[in-house]
Amino acid sequence: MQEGTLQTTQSTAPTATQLPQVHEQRNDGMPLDLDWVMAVQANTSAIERRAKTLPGRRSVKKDYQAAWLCKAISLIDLTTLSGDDSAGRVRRLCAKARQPVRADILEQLGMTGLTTGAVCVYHDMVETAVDALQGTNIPVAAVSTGFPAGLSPFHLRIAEIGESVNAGAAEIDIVISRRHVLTGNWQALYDEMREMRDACGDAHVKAILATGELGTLRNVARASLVCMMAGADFIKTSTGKEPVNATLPVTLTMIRAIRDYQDRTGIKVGYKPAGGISKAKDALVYLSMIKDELGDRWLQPDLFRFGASSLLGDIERQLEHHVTGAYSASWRHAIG
Ligand SMILES: O=C[C@H](O)COP(=O)(O)O
Repeated sequence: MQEGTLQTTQSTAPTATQLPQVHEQRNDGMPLDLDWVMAVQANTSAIERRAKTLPGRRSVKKDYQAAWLCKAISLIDLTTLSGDDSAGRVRRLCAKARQPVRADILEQLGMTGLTTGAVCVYHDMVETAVDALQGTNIPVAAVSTGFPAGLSPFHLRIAEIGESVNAGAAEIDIVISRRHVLTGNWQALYDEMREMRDACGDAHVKAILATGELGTLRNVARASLVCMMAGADFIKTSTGKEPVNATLPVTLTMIRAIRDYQDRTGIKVGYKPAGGISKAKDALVYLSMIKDELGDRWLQPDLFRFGASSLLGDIERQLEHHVTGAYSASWRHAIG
């Protein structure tokens, strides 16, 4: 293997049962430290320059690529968030989460027990998804708090979290009030996040920053930090509904905030890029960036997820090509 490639510890794809089952201490947060927040800067041109070099820096081939693509699958929050979602579509999505790749392809890869990291749906679909995933360890994530704009009355946003937890959601993806970031009202953002985290109870909370609506990378960095101080288990880029969703510069900014938070507190917070990640090759760039900036520990589902509705289809297509040498039409890899 050439130097500078993504490496696995094995020459073939690791099986899901070989993945370490580790559980990090949960992020309980800390008091809002405004001095720290205001000291945070983001050098936009340096971040953008570095982000531009990332796609060409590393490449993985053959078995290594297949192993990394299987890893990517295990990190997907397989998502449907459409106005026309139905119980049937959600059941099909859950069947795909249980068996993300055709059995004969997995057999040829020597891979067993592979599932997606979670299934992510609107509140109304939580019970259907929980039912369809019975007998697995695949958690159901619910988008919440007036997703995607987050502008419904605050007490209703908090109540929505409780409803989804009661319906069986183990993970709650909340949306923050962008205006608190845009007006620099860090105390309001902290208080809102804290209350939402408390409403989640034992369910883990992902804070969606909607970075495409935050104006600057400095705002992204500060909002990331404030949400972590308020107890976010994950910080997530986007709802998938903003005009600009997950990007590499935003990812660099957010994962460096995660690294700083760990340096200062010893606590690891997860990262979820979401929206517009639909190609296997893009997923590999994200994984390589996480490996470089945060290290291998973050390449586990308790600390990293892709929020994606169609990425799995392209990965399955690449894996089929790896095994058979032929590309199939993308319509053969429908998700929901
Ligand atoms: O959180 C997940 C996103 O809504 C999915 O976005 P996508 O449909 O662009 O993959």
